[in-house]
Amino acid sequence: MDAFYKQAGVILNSLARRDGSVKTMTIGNSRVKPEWKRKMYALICETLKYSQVLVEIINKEGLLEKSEKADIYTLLPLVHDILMARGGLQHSVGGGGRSEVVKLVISMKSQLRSSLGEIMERQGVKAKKELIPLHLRDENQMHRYVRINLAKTTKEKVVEYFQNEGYRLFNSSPVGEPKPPKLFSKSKTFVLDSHLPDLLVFPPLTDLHDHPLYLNGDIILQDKASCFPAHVVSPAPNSKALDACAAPGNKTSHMSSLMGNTGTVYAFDMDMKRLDLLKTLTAKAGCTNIVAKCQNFLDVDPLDPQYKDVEYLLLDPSCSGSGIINRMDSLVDHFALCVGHDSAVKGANKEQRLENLSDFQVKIIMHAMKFPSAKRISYSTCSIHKEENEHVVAKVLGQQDRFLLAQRKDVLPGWPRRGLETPLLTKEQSDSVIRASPEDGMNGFFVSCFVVDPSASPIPVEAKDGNIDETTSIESATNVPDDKIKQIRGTKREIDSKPPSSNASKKRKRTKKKRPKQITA
Ligand SMILES: C[S@@+](CC[C@H](N)C(=O)[O-])C[C@H]1O[C@@H](n2cnc3c(N)ncnc32)[C@H](O)[C@@H]1O
Repeated sequence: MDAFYKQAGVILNSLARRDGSVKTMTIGNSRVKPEWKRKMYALICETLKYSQVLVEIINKEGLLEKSEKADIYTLLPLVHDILMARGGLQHSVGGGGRSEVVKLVISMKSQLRSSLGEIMERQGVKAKKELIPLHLRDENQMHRYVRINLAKTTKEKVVEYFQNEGYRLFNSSPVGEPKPPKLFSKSKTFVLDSHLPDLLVFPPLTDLHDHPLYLNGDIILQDKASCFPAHVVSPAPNSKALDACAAPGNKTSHMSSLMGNTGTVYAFDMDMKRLDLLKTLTAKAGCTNIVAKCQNFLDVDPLDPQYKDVEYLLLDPSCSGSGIINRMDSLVDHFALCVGHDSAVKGANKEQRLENLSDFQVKIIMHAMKFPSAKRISYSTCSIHKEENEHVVAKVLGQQDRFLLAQRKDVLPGWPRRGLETPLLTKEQSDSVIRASPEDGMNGFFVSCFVVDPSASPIPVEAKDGNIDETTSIESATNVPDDKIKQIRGTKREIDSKPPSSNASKKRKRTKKKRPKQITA
């Protein structure tokens, strides 16, 4: 028994130092005996959840002072089990006898219990699980979203399959509501998503990883927010689309699904391993219209004839990932704070990192805009920072004139959470981009959509052969050096540090033509 708890203490210590994840340190840890793994995983998770109150009890009872050999990490799992576990200490788990520490904790059982009772009384709670902070409770986990893979099946077939299995279909929430209805927290229930037609929503603890429809690729388990970009870019059947930073390919296969597996989706990623995963996952999803290439998107020549008809581009480049809610990470963060081991990234580092990411994100968008037939480009991140979202959009609007922001009515108009206000964008522009937040029951996310201005006058440029190409805009000619572009255009382009009064109004001055502020695709 002692060896089991000792090992739990070592794992907690490593977690506080952020040496790995809960799963890798328990289930995936070769030093944990196979027969202990599940128990170890459960003990660690539960200890993390209750860490605040356990630390308080250990301190109050002076356990650290009373035991010379034990540190906080060794004591925590023991105190957890003696107070919180239904069966108390796990005597049946083999491995060594009773050490001094175990004996001490057992001998102090009644004091520890009365300490717990006092805390519960002080906090006014009746059940122990109410001591777990709200955001770490099981029932507050995010909903499970199931995307129907239209490349292989239909919504009707999938709904019928679940109903035949005994799942009950509830009414969806009204369109203006970001969260599914409350009533549906019961197991074996689901609703049709009220914003995305190819999405089903299941209660938080539903696990469909072994479900036959998941195993055969008819459904994809994908967070709702991550399903927004493909809907926003909305590639037409039989068209040519491109996913610039595609792996592991959830959004690529989503575009393929919306195209009914017709046309072509070019999928780029510069990471070979991740691209291999994309190939495996999109093959499982039955997508036969995807051409996957291991290439830096910034090195792809937009004027290569094979991409001349690419109209839809989905850009989901690397970002800080600050919107991703990982419950296990939250548990560890909470635990590290409780044991006084906070290793948060310092402000200056963070700012520099965001600046680097934002520069890269702008480059990716500007490069996508060079594709001669591009007419609709979505840009998304799973970040909550303005620097990677609204500010990137503002910089791009300030650096070129060929693309405008699509209007709200063309960017999931029924989705209520829109962009954050910033002096760099007009109100209308902020309203035409979308955000998702953990408050909506999903990861933090941002999506914007650029559409080509149909009235942008074609600007003559030197094509590869040295002839003047009247049909290609200046931005599409990647072989034209930047200084040449400036010379031909006669304008100097800078990142706007001031709010663009309106992208379109700048353009009106140039073309002396009246046009709407934003363009409908
Ligand atoms: C946020 S992930 C994309 C997730 C993907 N869209 C999905 O939904 O499954 C960003 C990806 O961009 C790739 N990447 C980063 N820079 C790139 C570049 N310059 N060209 C191509 N891929 C790039 C990374 O390797 C990573 O796989």
